[in-house]
Amino acid sequence: MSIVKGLEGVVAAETKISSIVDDQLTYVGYSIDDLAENAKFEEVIFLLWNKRLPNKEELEQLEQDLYENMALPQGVIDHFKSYEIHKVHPMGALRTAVSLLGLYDEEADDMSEDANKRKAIRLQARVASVVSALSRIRDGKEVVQPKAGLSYAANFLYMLKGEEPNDLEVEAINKALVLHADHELNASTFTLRVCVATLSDIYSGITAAISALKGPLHGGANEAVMKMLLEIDEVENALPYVKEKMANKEKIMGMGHRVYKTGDPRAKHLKKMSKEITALKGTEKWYEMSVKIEEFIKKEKGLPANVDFYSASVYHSLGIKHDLFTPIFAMSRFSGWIAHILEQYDNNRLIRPRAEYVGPEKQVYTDISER
Ligand SMILES: CC(=O)SCCNC(=O)CCNC(=O)[C@H](O)C(C)(C)COP(=O)(O)OP(=O)(O)OC[C@H]1O[C@@H](n2cnc3c(N)ncnc32)[C@H](O)[C@@H]1OP(=O)(O)O
Ligand SMILES: O=C([O-])CC(=O)C(=O)O
Repeated sequence: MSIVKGLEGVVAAETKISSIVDDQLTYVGYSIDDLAENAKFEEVIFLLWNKRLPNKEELEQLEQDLYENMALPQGVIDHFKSYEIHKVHPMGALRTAVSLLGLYDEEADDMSEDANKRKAIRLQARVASVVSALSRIRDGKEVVQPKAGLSYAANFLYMLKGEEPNDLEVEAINKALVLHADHELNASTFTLRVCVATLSDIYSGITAAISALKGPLHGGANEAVMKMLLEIDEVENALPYVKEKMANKEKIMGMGHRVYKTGDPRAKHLKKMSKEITALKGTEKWYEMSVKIEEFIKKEKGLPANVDFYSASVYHSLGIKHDLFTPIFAMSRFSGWIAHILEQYDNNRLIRPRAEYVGPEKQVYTDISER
């Protein structure tokens, strides 16, 4: 048996959802650049789930369905109030909340296509409410109900902050949601496919995926980037800081990627947004620091900035708490995860690779009194 460590380069599934070729990302054949500039996140959800863009009526119907399904079961709100939520990481709270939502869903184990489509809407709608509710509850604030007529991005910010966001704030979150929606067979999507290929349910799959996204080598990197920027604090400290990290063989968060070698096509959109929003909010130093780090690491190690790098300064400048950065990534990625679950069910085979045993052999059992 030959082992490919980290499964690098191994092709383990066929997909019609997204593709990375020559460092270009497409969703169902549409360039991420086109979508980031023009699309509403709701259009991307429809695209990933139906493999075509919606017409006006279909989009309005999806928006209405999402809005109508945003309210959380009271049991989930009560659950958030039942433990010291301010002491746990929101990704842990989100992971448990999704599992709990499954217990409130009478169709959780109904594997029919129609039931799965209804659950898809419920999950996508409710993740925005879960992230905003857990944030408000830990801050001792009332949970805010969604508002009719607001887009998904605007409603998330409205439920999070309790006031309607301005156009630039909505544009920033909408763009981030579009850019994070899907990414071929990344670690969390692979985890989810392994899970649902046993014919386990959609809630189990998403719970598994959240668990994988949480780690700092994957979705958790956006929060780690902000932690690094805060440690650096001033633009002139950026290069001495990263030089020291590299001398200690430590990784620079938000840099590098398993698949992209020349650049992550999503990063430039977030970089542009970071420049714009930090200028507007008077937080330019986070953008300037990020540019210095990006240029240095590219020159020294040839590593590109990934999607998590500039999202940090964007979210920070929107006044979002740093431990909500990865839950926001998850909120967007729900759309891609759900598409992958439905695709896996459509053409399923159990995923079960092999491992090469390298431990001791021919051991002889001895009685416990002799050990
Ligand atoms: C949404 C996402 O999940 S995007 C990725 C988010 N993760 C991060 O930003 C964390 C930082 N980046 C990394 O840890 C890596 O680049 C990963 C996990 C993204 C990809 O990892 P892999 O493809 O397994 O690359 P691996 O970790 O083996 O690194 C290969 C080489 O590049 C170096 N390298 C990779 N990333 C970095 C980095 N961020 N900083 C410094 N060096 C790095 C490694 O030290 C290694 O160098 P060596 O060959 O001299 O030992
Ligand atoms: O594809 C990957 O390995 C990680 C990534 O960028 C993502 O999930 O968006």
